[in-house]
Amino acid sequence: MMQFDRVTVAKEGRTILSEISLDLPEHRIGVIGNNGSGKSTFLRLFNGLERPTSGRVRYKGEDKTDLRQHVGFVFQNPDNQIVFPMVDEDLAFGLKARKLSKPEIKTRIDAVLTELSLTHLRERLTHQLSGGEKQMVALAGVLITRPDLIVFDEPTTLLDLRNKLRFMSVLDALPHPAVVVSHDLDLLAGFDRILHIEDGHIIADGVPDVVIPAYIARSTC
Ligand SMILES: Nc1ncnc2c1ncn2[C@@H]1O[C@H](COP(=O)(O)OP(=O)(O)OP(=O)(O)O)[C@@H](O)[C@H]1O
Repeated sequence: MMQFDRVTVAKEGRTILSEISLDLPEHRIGVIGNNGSGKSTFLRLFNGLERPTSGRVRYKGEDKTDLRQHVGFVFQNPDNQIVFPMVDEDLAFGLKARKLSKPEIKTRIDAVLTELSLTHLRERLTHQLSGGEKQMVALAGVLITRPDLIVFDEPTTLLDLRNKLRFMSVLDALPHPAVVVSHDLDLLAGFDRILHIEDGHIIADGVPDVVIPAYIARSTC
């Protein structure tokens, strides 16, 4: 679905990602690597939050200027994503921007809250939600826009074990292709493909059973 063709990102004279070339058709792709290796920068390229300094990011074979319409981004901290005081207002926001009618917005809110078993949160104040509830509302806010692909930046970092397990089962059931940056290797164990980034280069690319043990060995030696 997404292709990277010799993508380089440089900032302030420093190369952050270097000549990345990838074809990414898999359903579940994990991205691992040390702090500062370039994972979040890589992820932001998927929905146009970041632009290549050189090279091309193509979606379904095309250069798109509206990647945000196709790719949903779930941030590590849901407080960066939830902006309105009430849950239903927050969910409506992205749809109003897309000029959907009021009845269509209501139908979509009902559907996404039901899908994620969150109907009890509909009229709650967002700032009063727990971290786990906020993360699920942030995911609802992305799903409601009906993206083709969803990217997640360290989605379980702020979750306790119960909420992490819940998030994992929700992710498992999502029909969307997903790319997940995470330091939580358990989360990525059942994925189709893992990319290991180091110093802005993909240094390993393969199935979890091969790439994750090699990453652990490299980190512990
Ligand atoms: N705007 C910027 N200007 C200069 N350097 C930047 C900028 N944004 C990111 N960097 C640097 O690029 C490198 C990669 O950052 P990035 O956030 O992509 O890493 P990461 O692998 O996601 O790290 P972490 O696991 O700690 O979240 C870091 O060294 C960071 O300091």
